[in-house]
Amino acid sequence: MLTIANLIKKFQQPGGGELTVLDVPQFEIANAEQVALIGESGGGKTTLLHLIAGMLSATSGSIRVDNIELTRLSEQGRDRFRASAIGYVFQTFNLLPAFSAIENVKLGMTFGSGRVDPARAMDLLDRVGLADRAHYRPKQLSVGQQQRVAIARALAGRPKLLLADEPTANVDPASADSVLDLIIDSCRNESIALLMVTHSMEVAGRFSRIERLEDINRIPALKQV
Ligand SMILES: Nc1ncnc2c1ncn2[C@@H]1O[C@H](COP(=O)(O)OP(=O)(O)OP(=O)(O)O)[C@@H](O)[C@H]1O
Repeated sequence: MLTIANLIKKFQQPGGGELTVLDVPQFEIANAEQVALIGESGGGKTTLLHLIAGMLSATSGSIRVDNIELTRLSEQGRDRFRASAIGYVFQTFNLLPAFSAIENVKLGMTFGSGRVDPARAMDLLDRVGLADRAHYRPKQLSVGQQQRVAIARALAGRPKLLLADEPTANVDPASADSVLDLIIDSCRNESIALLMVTHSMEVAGRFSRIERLEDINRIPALKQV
């Protein structure tokens, strides 16, 4: 499902020069596999997720998702690929404030196939326990509820791979468990591969495969040059 080889990511530094953040010789995720990614702050976990989602371009190397070589695509091509194959759950949810819960979920569909399926949108909201909040705007929902809408939106386009960047970091502990269950169970039921960044060993403990970025990245967080 995901195959990374000899991936290098450098950033231009604000003060000039370049910073090499990632040098990943090899990293793979199988179809429907669930992986927790842990590692030191500033190590490059979010950068790796952004590269896999095609939100950033690699400096060199190969990233294949679902047999598509992302590094050969233009920015527009990567946007189209992301819409069709990737779901992304952010730490800060990224819901559109002017749209209701159901409209936010439908947006997840327009990004993908372009076809809106209102019945599936409502079914997804029902699955995340928010059918009765379909017409509420994000600010009228609790933080845990907002994250559940964001999960429904990420699943709306029927992705092959769900990327989740600390999805429970801003959610209270009681909601965190239900948010986590929802992501893990939804991916299992729909055979979606899952890569979740977390700082919590409790969250990572829910996964049968845990990867430390330090073990796959040759550039240590504190020595990025
Ligand atoms: N657009 C950018 N331009 C320059 N440097 C960047 C950019 N984005 C990230 N970096 C640098 O890349 C490194 C990795 O950042 P990243 O956000 O991927 O780390 P992380 O492992 O997700 O950290 P955390 O666990 O604290 O969220 C940091 O040193 C950061 O300053």
